[in-house]
Amino acid sequence: MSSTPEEFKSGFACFVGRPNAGKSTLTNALVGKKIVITSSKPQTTRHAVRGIVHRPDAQLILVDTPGLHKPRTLLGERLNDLVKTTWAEVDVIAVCLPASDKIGPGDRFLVGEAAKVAKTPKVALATKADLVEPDRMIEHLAEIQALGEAAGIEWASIVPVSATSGFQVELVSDELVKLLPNGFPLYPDGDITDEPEETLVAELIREAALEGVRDELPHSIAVTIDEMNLREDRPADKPLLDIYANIFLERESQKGIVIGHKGARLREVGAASRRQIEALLGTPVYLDLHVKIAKNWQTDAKHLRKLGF
Ligand SMILES: Nc1nc2c(ncn2[C@@H]2O[C@H](COP(=O)(O)OP(=O)(O)OP(=O)(O)O)[C@@H](O)[C@H]2O)c(=O)[nH]1
Repeated sequence: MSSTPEEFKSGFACFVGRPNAGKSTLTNALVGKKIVITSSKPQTTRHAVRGIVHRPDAQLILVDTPGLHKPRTLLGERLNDLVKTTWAEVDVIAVCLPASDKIGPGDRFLVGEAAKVAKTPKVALATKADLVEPDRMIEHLAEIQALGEAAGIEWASIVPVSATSGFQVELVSDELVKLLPNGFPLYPDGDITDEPEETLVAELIREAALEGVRDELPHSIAVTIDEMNLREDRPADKPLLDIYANIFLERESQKGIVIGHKGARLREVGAASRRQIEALLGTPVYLDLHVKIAKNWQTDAKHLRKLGF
């Protein structure tokens, strides 16, 4: 039986935070499945992926945005625009401030920008709580309170959370849901994201390709999917999904890093991403990966369009 809007809440929340604050990991923890790539290299989230949390009393739609930062490229400018558009559209903004790091100028800038979206309620999340002792957490919570006051924000709540240990993940869900309007569910039961499967698959490949590469490479990697089809000559109980994908780099000189000696690294990337894709989609996968060059794609409007930005 579907609930009436009086007893059901539904709406959008977005995580705001400087790069590496733990936004993607928390989105995955709340949704209960890996739908957003995470990486120890900052600035890896490029899409406003929505994760959908289904609860008996609410549907919480999470929008994961890239970290706001000083733009250096056309891609950087587009990412910042995307962030601000998202903030203006959601019902609640959750600012992620990792307890493991001191609050810095980056956080102050970001909270100042969030304060400009005056009408939207804001929650502060002290992320990565597992990395600090209680004394440090108490200090961090006081700093968050002061940070809000300085920016003219009254936090609806301040919640310590660890996405990796699960500590207070439910409480974060409760606090966000409290701030949603009453309404019918916006997505069918069971849907966990409205990103097309192809985008999720491309992101998983990009994540695998990012593992262990040199610092300058992450921003240079883009992944596109040429084809994604169930193989036709297979019996229904033994499906196989064929995926043909491209890893785009900016320069010829980067190819060796991604491909490795005699293709060893590329094979690792293929095996790792195939496992992740199979876990996500629940179907055995044949993955064909090609490495290509799109010269200086981050600063070239035509390439950006072609790569989906
Ligand atoms: N110990 C610990 N590590 C965490 C936690 N949450 C995230 N991390 C790690 O912190 C790093 C960054 O996490 P992400 O979730 O990718 O951060 P993000 O804010 O989405 O980063 P961008 O995409 O750069 O904006 C990863 O290595 C995570 O594994 C946590 O609760 N505890």
